[in-house]
Amino acid sequence: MAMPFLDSFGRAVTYLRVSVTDRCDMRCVYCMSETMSFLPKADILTFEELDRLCAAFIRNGVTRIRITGGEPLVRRDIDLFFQALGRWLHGRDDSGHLDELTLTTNGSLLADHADALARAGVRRVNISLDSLDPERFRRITRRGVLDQTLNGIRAARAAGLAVRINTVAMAGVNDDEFDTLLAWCGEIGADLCLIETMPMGETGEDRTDRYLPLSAIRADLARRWTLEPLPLRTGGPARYLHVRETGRKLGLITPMTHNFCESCNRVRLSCTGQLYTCLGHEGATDLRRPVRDGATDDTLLHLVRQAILRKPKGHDFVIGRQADDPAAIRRHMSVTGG
Ligand SMILES: Nc1nc2c(ncn2[C@@H]2O[C@H](COP(=O)(O)OP(=O)(O)OP(=O)(O)O)[C@@H](O)[C@H]2O)c(=O)[nH]1
Ligand SMILES: C[S@@+](CC[C@H](N)C(=O)[O-])C[C@H]1O[C@@H](n2cnc3c(N)ncnc32)[C@H](O)[C@@H]1O
Ligand code: SF4
Ligand code: SF4
Repeated sequence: MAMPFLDSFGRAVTYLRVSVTDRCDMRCVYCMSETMSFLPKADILTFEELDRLCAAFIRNGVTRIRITGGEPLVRRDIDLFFQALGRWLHGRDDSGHLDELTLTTNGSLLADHADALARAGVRRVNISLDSLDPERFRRITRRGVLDQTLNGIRAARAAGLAVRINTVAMAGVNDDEFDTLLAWCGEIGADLCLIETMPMGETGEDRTDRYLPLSAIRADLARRWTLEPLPLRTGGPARYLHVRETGRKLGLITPMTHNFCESCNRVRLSCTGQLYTCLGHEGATDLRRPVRDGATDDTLLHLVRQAILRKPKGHDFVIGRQADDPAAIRRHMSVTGG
């Protein structure tokens, strides 16, 4: 294997998040606007192009890939892409390997894909679900059908996939449901991860009023549940607690704090081939042009290494910053997949 990717702060980049589409069958209030316009197909990297870029990362020390979007499962032939990436899972190739291939999904189409994902080597999946109330679920996602996501979750469990439920915590929207969600996750054998809203892109909703610091939620939950801190680190932003009553994990993602930037191990590839080295910054390096112009692997690698050397130390998200503020992140979460 070639030299691993290192940034200028000495952080090794071993984790790649790949957004395979900007499209989605939902329009969650914190993520997209109701009238979101999507990219023309010609702008989107083909699976062959994505596969080539992923291979370059894997041959240089990336050992974990998370597929995301938009909604990754709305992209046609996505099962074949997982199958192709699955060849890198441990022990299957000497020039590099993946320890983990996984995805984040809204679950609506998961019932049709869970078996194929498991066959490709996926072992766990993060599924977004912000409410167990069908009406509320529809309001938050603006068009989602709760039963479809619940079917997807059941199918994932039946296919042997470990499930983590992602719930964005929103004041006045779902803050009365965390106990219910925690108990339900215990029943279905899933972990739960609560996420603070991040200010990214215009969604037509004011996130300032909805922002809920998780420190307060944790203190409240601790009155009814026995929460024990776990040393587990996935290299991701979640900090985990063991819930003694259910035997499952509760993750807390507090992106507005900087407490995981110093150990950040990740970069993001968008579906148009833009390499974002930090979720909280606009800067990106275009890899699509060189790929389409027939760049050699060495040229691509040089571009990636230069981009990673410019990886910022951390984000400067500020909740309440207006979208027209020059310092605001105008990119929607669906562009980089979170
Ligand atoms: N600020 C920040 N938020 C992130 C980062 N990575 C993921 N998130 C957020 O974490 C939430 C959950 O993302 P997931 O796609 O489930 O991935 P994850 O929590 O990184 O999962 P693991 O791979 O298990 O660590 C989403 O809201 C993401 O936007 C990051 O590097 N920085
Ligand atoms: C952008 S979605 C893409 C994958 C898939 N469509 C899904 O919803 O799981 C990835 C994760 O980002 C989270 N997310 C989206 N917008 C967010 C925001 N503004 N703040 C915090 N998390 C957000 C979603 O809840 C989801 O768990
Ligand atoms: S969070 Fe996921 S499901 Fe919701 S709109 Fe964004 S990409 Fe779609
Ligand atoms: S905000 Fe940037 S530096 Fe911090 S963890 Fe996320 S990607 Fe890494």
